[in-house]
Amino acid sequence: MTLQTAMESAIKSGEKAFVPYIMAGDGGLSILRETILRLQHLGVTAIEVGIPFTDPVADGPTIEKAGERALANGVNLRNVLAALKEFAHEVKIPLVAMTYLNPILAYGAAAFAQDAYEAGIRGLIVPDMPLEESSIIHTELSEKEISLIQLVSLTSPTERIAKLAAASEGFIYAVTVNGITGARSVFSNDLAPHFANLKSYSALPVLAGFGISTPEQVEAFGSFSDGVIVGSKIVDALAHNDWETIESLVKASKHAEVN
Ligand SMILES: O=P(O)(O)OC[C@@H](O)[C@@H](O)c1c[nH]c2ccccc12
Repeated sequence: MTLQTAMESAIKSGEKAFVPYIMAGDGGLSILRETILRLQHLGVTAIEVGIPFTDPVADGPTIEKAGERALANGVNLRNVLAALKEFAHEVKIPLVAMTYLNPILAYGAAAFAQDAYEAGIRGLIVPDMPLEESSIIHTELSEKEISLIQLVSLTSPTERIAKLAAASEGFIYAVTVNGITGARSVFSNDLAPHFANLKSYSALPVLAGFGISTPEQVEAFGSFSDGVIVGSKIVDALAHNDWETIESLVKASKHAEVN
């Protein structure tokens, strides 16, 4: 099943998509299986798996620190993919890898696509790779049906939005704030028209991400998007073994008003 199909069937069943982001190797790679299976059991649509990186330019303090802890545990792209592969047969939902470009190029695009596929990766986010450069890895990804997801920012001019929306695969990642990842309490109040505009450029699901950290925000964003991605709040809750918080966020996506 492709990422787009999985997202669409989750949304069609009358719910909004909910995609938690986790930092692979925060707490050690040995807990990765349990974390992923437990999130799957809660009913999440997909899981964004972050690969720790030494220079995470898009990341705010919560994710940056989780990355540092994972790096201190000796975690890298290769051992994350190897760890995922061991229990891939138990994972029924798509995984989306979030990694910067350098580790992929060092791995080799074809070898990466092969190993990522075997690890259950069906989508990829590469925040430091502009659309214009995606040909360096796109063919290899397509051969394995790994969707390359594009991020659309609030400040993208109309022409750029149209281009990114047309090129995106799996879903469109609509970044809801200007700046880096991390929980926020205030959002711009003209996000609804921005999302409506995005939907007009593509038939793909549009997911909102960046800054979302409460059940109320999950519901609010669900009212004008196809679902949400929650990173920093999940990373923080996992670090404190606070599954109650995680459950309340997932539940909110099931209440979100369906448009
Ligand atoms: O942490 P937040 O504010 O909830 O935002 C999601 C985000 O963490 C996750 O999708 C992500 C983590 N690192 C990234 C880098 C680029 C784009 C997206 C991401």
